Amino acid sequence: MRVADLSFRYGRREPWVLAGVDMTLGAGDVVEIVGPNGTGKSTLLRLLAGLLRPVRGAVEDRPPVVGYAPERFPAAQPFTVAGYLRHMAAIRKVAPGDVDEWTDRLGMDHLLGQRLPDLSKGSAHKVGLAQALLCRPGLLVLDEPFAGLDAATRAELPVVIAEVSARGGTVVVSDHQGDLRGLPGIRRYEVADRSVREAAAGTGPEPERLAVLEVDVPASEAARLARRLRADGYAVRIGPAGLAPSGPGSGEREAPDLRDLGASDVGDSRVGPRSGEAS
Ligand SMILES: Nc1ncnc2c1ncn2[C@@H]1O[C@H](COP(=O)(O)OP(=O)(O)OP(=O)(O)O)[C@@H](O)[C@H]1O
Repeated sequence: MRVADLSFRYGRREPWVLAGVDMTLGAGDVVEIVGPNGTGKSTLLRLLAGLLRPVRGAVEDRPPVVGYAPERFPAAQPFTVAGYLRHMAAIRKVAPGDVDEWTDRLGMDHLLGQRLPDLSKGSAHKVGLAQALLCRPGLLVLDEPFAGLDAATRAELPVVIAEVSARGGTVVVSDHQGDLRGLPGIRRYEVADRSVREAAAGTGPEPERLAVLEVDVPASEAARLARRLRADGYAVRIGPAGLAPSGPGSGEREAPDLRDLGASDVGDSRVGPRSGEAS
């Protein structure tokens, strides 16, 4: 997908919000859009999603299925949560059962019978995320998706984003709170003074010294926890418990069958740093 010499303003007499913007977004890319308030991040996201049309220039080769979650979900609609998501699934030609997957993953099963206008801000935000995700988007555009989310959903969202990317989707996210900073390979564009510039790889804060953290978890939870940590950018290896040098109970448990853990890279027992240069 390509943004070619794009310029946009909200009206003929309005100032240009964006001018001469060029971007290239590949399949599987996760792209973070950053910049000060009011510089045009939401405007850029709506242009990328196809909800606004460029005044000049073009967005080319946009994937056909686009999921977009706005910064503020418009909750003043005459639906229950379940009714709204089923309606969106029908429009998107998605099996109604797919709605259940997302309400479960986003921790919103208890909201299904509630009316949209009665939802709290965070709950309404989850509905916006669910409708964006249920269509299996080739382009997923999320405007400040972490704002107001509870801790469990906040931890789940990077996993979801990594999954969309892994199956070849492009993900574009504005993220004031930096929840995606650790995601491996994430690209960053900065919006300022009407232009959009990609931050060079390797810019940003100095990498921290690495340490090994060994954690014993129930075998049945290991694969899921490993996925979460990997989505946060950590190198994770799964192995049998009981290798910690000290501590009550260490070494006394029976090692689980590694195949039951869903581990693809067994053989090393540590949860540790990317490069292995432990300190
Ligand atoms: N519907 C609209 N009509 C007219 N002007 C608008 C509209 N939406 C946004 N703007 C203006 O466009 C500019 C960019 O707004 P935008 O919401 O894209 O910025 P932002 O970087 O996302 O801000 P924030 O970080 O506060 O969310 C602002 O000057 C804003 O006032």
